[in-house]
Amino acid sequence: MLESLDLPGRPGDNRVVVAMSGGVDSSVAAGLLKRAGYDVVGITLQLYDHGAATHRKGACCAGQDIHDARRVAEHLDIPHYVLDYEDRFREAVIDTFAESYIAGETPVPCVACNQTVKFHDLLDTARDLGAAALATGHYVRSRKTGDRRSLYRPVDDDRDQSYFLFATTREQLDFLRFPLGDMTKAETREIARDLGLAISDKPDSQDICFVPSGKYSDVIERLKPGAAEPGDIVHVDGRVLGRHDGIIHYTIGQRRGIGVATGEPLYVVRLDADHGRVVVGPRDILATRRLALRDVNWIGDGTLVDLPPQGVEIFARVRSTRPPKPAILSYCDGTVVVDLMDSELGVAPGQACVFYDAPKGPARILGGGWIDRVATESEMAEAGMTFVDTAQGSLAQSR
Ligand SMILES: Nc1ncnc2c1ncn2[C@@H]1O[C@H](COP(=O)(O)OP(=O)(O)OP(=O)(O)O)[C@@H](O)[C@H]1O
Repeated sequence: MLESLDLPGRPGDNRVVVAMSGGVDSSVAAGLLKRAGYDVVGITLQLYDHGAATHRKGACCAGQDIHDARRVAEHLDIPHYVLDYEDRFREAVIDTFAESYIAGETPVPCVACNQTVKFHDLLDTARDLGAAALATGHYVRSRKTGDRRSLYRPVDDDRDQSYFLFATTREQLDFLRFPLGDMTKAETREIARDLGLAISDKPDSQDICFVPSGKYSDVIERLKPGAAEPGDIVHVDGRVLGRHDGIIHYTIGQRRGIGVATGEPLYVVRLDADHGRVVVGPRDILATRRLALRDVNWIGDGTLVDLPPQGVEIFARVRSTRPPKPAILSYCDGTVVVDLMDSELGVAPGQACVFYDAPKGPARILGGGWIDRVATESEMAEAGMTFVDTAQGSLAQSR
């Protein structure tokens, strides 16, 4: 069941640190590796305290997870350490999330957490402990191609976490292992029962761990009091339709709860943080065709600079819940642009755009970047198909 970790020597010669959240997935990852004979060490990061994050007294779910991880480690008879990463997590993940929301973006904090906390700090700790690899319970696969490892979507499409791992570097990939990539969640739970783990029926974790209620704006208001400033709700045609109590209460593509009544169905099409405005319009205004990305990570063959000037065909995923869709990726004068073959509705700056080499199945992840600016079909038509509003506006004109 467990894919070879592809480490030199016998399993017992290799120490593998497992990032243990206290959930089913990472507990099973630890159990499988222990059963295969590896020298397994479990580490749980204390990332946040629900009491502190939400100002609710005595609601420390993180404490329960740590307790669960400890019990699993005891049951598996492996050493287990709990490391306090609260300050690091607050600064690198929660604060950045709040600031991004206040700037009118729709951030993806799980990517930042993987990059800064799990695959950076924890990975360094694993190396310090003499480990040959760091394993997690993410549903994603990595395979060796040549002398490097590449990242692929997992067997279980419903659990695919590749979108959140696009920023993983080649060096990190070489050290990481994902023992669950070849399994379905149902199989994982079955193994958990087989291993006798007390958490085998524990419910799946929340969407974003530090937003237990799912209400992002509540967390942001508590972290950054006064961040929610009232402003105008403006139609794309310029009409002021009403007032809102802070752009953090809105997301691009939102239809319900906008708070203005007109004859036509209206959607949030832009969050203008500079002027404190929520811009609304009809659904077709949301159709996005071109994206400019920042902080792009490329883990396909070659380098970004080597891409042909006319670009390459990829499959782009513009939101974690959307499937990869055909697109052209091009690189010119330091700017990475993705042209979607078919428009996508409601693409939001701050989300990730992740590149795949196939639309489904065990596709390889070629990299991805953060969506910096978007151009809708109507904006492109108005601008004569040029992407005029980017930092490098000349890019589109020169294509
Ligand atoms: N607090 C933590 N300490 C150590 N590792 C963690 C922690 N939280 C998450 N991880 C690691 O990151 C992986 C993905 O985290 P995510 O929050 O997506 O959990 P998940 O898919 O629900 O997995 P699990 O069932 O293990 O909680 C986990 O499987 C685990 O290896």
